[in-house]
Amino acid sequence: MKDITSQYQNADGTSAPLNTRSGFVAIVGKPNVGKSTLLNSLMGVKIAPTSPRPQTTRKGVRGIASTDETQLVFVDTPGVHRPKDALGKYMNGEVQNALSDVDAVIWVVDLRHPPADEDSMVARSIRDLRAPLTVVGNKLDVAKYPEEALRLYTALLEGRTGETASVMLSAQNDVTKVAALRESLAANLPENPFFFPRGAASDQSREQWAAEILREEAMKKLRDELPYAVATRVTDWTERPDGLQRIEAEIVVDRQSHKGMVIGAGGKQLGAIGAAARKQLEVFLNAKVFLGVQVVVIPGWREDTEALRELGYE
Ligand SMILES: Nc1nc2c(ncn2[C@@H]2O[C@H](COP(=O)(O)OP(=O)(O)OP(=O)(O)O)[C@@H](O)[C@H]2O)c(=O)[nH]1
Repeated sequence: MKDITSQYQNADGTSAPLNTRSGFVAIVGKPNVGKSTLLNSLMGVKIAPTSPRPQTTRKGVRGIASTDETQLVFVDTPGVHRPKDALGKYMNGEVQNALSDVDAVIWVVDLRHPPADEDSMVARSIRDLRAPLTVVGNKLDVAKYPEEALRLYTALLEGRTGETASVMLSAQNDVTKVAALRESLAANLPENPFFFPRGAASDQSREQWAAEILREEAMKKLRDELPYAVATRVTDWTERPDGLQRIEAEIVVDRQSHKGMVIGAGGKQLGAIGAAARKQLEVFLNAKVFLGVQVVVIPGWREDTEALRELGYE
């Protein structure tokens, strides 16, 4: 995930002030310990349904928390949010793969109970990761012996060499402690340009999100040629059984003459825009992507309320 930083400026097209920190954070833990609740609290708003709606990004990003200088990108870990097959996934190492790429890991445990087998499995899957790990002892508000419980959980990490911290809190109620956790995570992120525009949320559909990535790439490449911003939309998204994501998208211009500029001589410009967008999508979706991009002319789309609505500008 990290290698794209060398190729990109900030996602909003501005160049990166060198003091920004940005990175990917995974929240793991057995079912029902409060992962979604913690994510919602970390975000400060309710954004993560316990089971994501089908149109939201299934793999990839669950939430983004940005300040002026930092951007925490909370990512999904296959298996971790699906109670039923979670155990199998931990066992076969898929989780491990997904986690090998992140900049920080949060392990949520339930302080009301001592560790169970599932907790030991989670512990095994994260013990050897190099990324800094924070053990969050959750449900402090209703735990009888929180310190003892936390000690038993951290003991499962014995032998771990990576940086490890722990905190006890109530993801539901401890606004201050959750804020402190967010700040400490952000402060420890690597120095990176932002991966997403500052205002990006995570409750947009995956289609809107992908269209936005395409639009940013188009704007970067067309900045000197086109006198105005283009619009983009995803018209079709199919996931093939082999995992390939087939995405059809459009770049919308309002004059025939602009269409040529976007396409470029021999289709070169459009090819470069598509390739750059595809690369980003592949990194974030962690899957092979086919991205087909058409340029369409909608005369006067910027004045046309109907067209604007259709393009997602309301
Ligand atoms: N008392 C108390 N309950 C909490 C706290 N945090 C979460 N819960 C409750 O614990 C239950 C599980 O919370 P979730 O956030 O859905 O847990 P999860 O780990 O995301 O669950 P899965 O999606 O099944 O993996 C819910 O009923 C929450 O309301 C807390 O700090 N205190």
